[in-house]
Amino acid sequence: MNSDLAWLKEPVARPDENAARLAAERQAMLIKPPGALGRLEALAIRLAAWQRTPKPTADRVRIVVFAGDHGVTEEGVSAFPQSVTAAMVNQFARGGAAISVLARTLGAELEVINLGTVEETGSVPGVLDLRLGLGTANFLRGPAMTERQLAEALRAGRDAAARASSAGIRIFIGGEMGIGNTTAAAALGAALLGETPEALAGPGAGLDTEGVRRKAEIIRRALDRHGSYLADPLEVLRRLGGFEIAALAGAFVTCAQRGLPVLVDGFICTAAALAAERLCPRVSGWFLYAHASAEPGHARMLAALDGKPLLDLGMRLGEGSGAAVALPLLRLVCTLHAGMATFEEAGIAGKSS
Ligand SMILES: Cc1cc2ncn([C@H]3O[C@H](COP(=O)(O)O)[C@@H](O)[C@H]3O)c2cc1C
Ligand SMILES: O=C(O)c1cccnc1
Repeated sequence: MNSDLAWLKEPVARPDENAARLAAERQAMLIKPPGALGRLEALAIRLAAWQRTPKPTADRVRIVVFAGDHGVTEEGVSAFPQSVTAAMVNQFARGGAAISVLARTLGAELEVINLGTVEETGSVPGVLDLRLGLGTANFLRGPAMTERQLAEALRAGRDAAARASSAGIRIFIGGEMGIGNTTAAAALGAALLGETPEALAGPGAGLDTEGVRRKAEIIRRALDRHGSYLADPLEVLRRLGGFEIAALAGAFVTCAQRGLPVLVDGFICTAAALAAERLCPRVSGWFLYAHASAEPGHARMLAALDGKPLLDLGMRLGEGSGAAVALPLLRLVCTLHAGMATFEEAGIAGKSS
């Protein structure tokens, strides 16, 4: 492995089992029938282990949206033109995008990083410009990224996660913007899972049935073209991924190495989570899956990660929006866990037997 990438092999943090035990003991003492809060109870215990405290919180949250364009859009794989990527980056900063509204409403920090749009966003205040090129290359013709671009995209993610961890952030949310990136994510998923392109390709931002069929065909040709190189997950990411997907994978690995829990968004973020797990086994022990995307291939990737989404709202937006929508649930998990009275405090008789 290239020495620039050695950090990918650093050890994954271990959750604090003692904090988990204390949180489980507290859950058993709260004034409710044991188990009556269902999955919320296990979530409180997991958050306790991750945050190394019997009373976890979900107050300080940072959403980092990575953006990049995709050369494969020239194959007609998206219902929208490539120029939408840069236009949306502007909107993230100006406050009009879904994720901007969600971040504002939730009091979450929003960081926007442009890793390579075809169109300029350099003058937009609030967007970190780290462009590695004018989008990736069309992966039907060659690798999407050079080795250097892959290393820099992974590192951009690593640095963003390290900044969040150093700033005392308690939960990390990754988001993405990149017209064509459901094609890249589906190709990644197919290559990493050994699934057919048809099982992973879906409408994305709005393809019709014929469009989905063509998208699967493009992915099939790409898998054939890159062939045996796809046995190596790093090569899968370099050949089929995107700048924003690689950055997400890098961020997720770093979060796990630093002990910062990740609330994973939909289809594209889950593809990045799967790539992260293949690059650095066991990082997924730090991931929670926010929602079941309407993109049909999502379920297969979740199954491979043994992930059970918190919500199922038919969302298919990306940007980190599904994770943001799930955040209030985690906040309620924490406030219930910390704020409810125990049987002893309330003077209520506990379970008889
Ligand atoms: C206006 C608009 C805003 C978006 N925000 C996220 N996406 C989402 O759609 C894109 C992926 O879909 P596909 O692979 O089909 O192009 C990504 O940018 C994703 O974040 C958007 C898409 C559009 C059109
Ligand atoms: O679930 C997602 O992340 C998604 C689905 C469709 C389009 N963009 C994003």
